[in-house]
Amino acid sequence: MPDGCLPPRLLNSDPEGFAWGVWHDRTPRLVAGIRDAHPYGPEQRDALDALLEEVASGMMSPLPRAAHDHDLWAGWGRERFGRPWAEAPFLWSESYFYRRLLEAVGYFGTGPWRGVDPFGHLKSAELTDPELEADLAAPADQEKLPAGERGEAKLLASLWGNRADLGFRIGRERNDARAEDLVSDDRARLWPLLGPSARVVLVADNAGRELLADLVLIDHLLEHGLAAEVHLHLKPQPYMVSDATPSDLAACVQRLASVPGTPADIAARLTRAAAGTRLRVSAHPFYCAPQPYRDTPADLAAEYAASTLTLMKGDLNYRRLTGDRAWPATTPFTTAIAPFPAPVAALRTLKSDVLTGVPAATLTALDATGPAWRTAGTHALLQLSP
Ligand SMILES: O=P(O)(O)OC[C@H]1O[C@](O)(CO)[C@@H](O)[C@@H]1O
Repeated sequence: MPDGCLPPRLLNSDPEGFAWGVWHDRTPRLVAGIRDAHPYGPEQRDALDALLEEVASGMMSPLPRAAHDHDLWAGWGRERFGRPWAEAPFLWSESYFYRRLLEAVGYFGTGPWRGVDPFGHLKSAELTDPELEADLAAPADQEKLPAGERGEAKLLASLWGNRADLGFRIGRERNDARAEDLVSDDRARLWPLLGPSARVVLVADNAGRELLADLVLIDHLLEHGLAAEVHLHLKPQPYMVSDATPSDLAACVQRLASVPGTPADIAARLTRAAAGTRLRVSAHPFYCAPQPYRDTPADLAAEYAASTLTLMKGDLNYRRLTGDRAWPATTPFTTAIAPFPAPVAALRTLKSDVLTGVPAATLTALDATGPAWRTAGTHALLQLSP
């Protein structure tokens, strides 16, 4: 679909929109939490306060001249800098906020906070949370299922693992009690794509629980003749609170390895696979860029094109696939996403406004329950294109 025919982008300025709560409620809480959790000096504290103030009521300013990626963002932000945050598209400005947050805490600087993940305390708390024991026990339970059901169980665990998102939990209680509903489900079309020579890309989303379930799924694909190789794509730097970086992958594999039995066996197999060519890990800079997949750079597009299937995890990837635009929710997923060079499946729990590919009858029934189902993470989808 040509650019001019696309529906409008979702903006920060809509008081009814999901973005409104992100900027007015979640962001101040997030920044306060980061301030409280670190022995930052006045420089980092002042910079965090200034960022919050700018976001709340000010004009968007560019990165400092000395930033390594100043020029890159200056190009991307040409039409945005000097204008109010409130007027910006949600997708673009949220990405830029996380880049600015790293700047504020000196992540790329030359001081003591260089390379220190400002969300690290949340991620490590999740890996040591006693509640994680149940997730670590799941792989052994899944192995007890009939052979034909194991893959399905692991795919669903990876999909629902997306609900366990640290940023999303800020300001909310976890609510595991709600029924787990798939509003759109292409699972039956996904499995036939896989096989002994398949090359699968898994674009990860969150560290901790979700990544753990993703790793169990990857191990299953490699061990059961469903993929010859899996390419695991991670974020190159801390992003959107809990998004998985290579350090988070290392921590997750170590956590698996610390539990004797099935989890430790999975960790050992994945470590061996990564040492060879069957599991490849990468962290392309585009994964922290403010653009939709419509603007995928050529090298990454070539990787997708060379794969049998790309699994895109999570809400943010869904927003980037669909351009974070106001699509009527019945629009077919394939129509809404940018032309993608090979089969792609979105595995997402619904945590923001954009939505496509939902049958009209499902929409009517769920909308009758109120608007929360669209953004509360209680519902999910698995959509495949083409
Ligand atoms: O981790 P996920 O599934 O991408 O979800 C994170 C969601 O939370 C938010 O960060 C909330 O702002 C959204 O941008 C994003 O859609």
